[in-house]
Amino acid sequence: MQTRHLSGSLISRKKRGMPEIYYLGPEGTFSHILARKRFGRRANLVACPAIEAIYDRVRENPSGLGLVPVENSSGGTVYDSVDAMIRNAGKIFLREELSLDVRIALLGHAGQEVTTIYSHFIQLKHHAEWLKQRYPKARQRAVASTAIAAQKAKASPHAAALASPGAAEVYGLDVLEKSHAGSVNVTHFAIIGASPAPEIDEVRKTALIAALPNSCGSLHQFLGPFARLGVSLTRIVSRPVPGKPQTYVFFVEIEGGEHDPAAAKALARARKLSESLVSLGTFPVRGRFKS
Ligand SMILES: O=C(O)C(=O)C[C@]1(C(=O)O)C=C[C@@H](O)C=C1
Repeated sequence: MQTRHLSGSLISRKKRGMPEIYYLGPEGTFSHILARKRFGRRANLVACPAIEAIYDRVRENPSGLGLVPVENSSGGTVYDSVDAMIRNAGKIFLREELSLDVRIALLGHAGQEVTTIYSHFIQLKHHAEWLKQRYPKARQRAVASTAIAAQKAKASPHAAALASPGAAEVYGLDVLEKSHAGSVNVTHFAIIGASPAPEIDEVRKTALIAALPNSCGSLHQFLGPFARLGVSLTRIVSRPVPGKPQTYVFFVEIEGGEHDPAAAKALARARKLSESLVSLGTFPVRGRFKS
């Protein structure tokens, strides 16, 4: 007992000097799996209860980094993340893009009928057709993460969770079956920090938050300089401005660095057409990991 306590405190003392890496917890989420793969098992990983909390922690602790999901190949945009980027524009920067092949299983209680299936909404969406075929009568419930889904499934004998197969061991569940939902299931994540990524000589993107005037053709005009200067857009997400009906702000990603000659020219012209244009920085596009 004493040894375990001692080594435990030694580990935490050692970790105290390491930057904190915030991720969507609890243990066993895909965010947790990716954080361990990217930063190593010994990294100082800190679970957060919601995506918003990851942004808060990074703002409060500028030496820390956050890992946030941005988009899933079938579930689409993770709006909690994009909205937090918009709210924190100028204070939070994107430092890296990563992606994860998401491997899912249905976890539950072997031999029991499944009447409720929990998961993160992204995975319920990805598995919509499969669930309709395999569990047409089960109720579907969206929760904050796939690991919370596993906890919910643990609490009820007729509940199950779409989660990582590894979460079965963490939460004491059985793997009822592996998902055969078919199509590719990839989630793109961003590493965020309180300062921009250092200059790098790699494949890069730049992220922007653009508020445009509420007038005819403003988006069309904003996109013009990028098209004319050959700067490719890789993502554009439109979000309503809270409290201002039918007014939108855009999360935009372009290929290349913001100081590359063509991008810099396009940005200068697009800025003149915007109410505000804030850069979330230039960041490298890093490898695809397997869960
Ligand atoms: O719930 C999890 O396991 C997460 O890490 C979050 C999240 C997401 O928000 O997109 C990440 C990857 C999976 O696609 C499902 C959910």
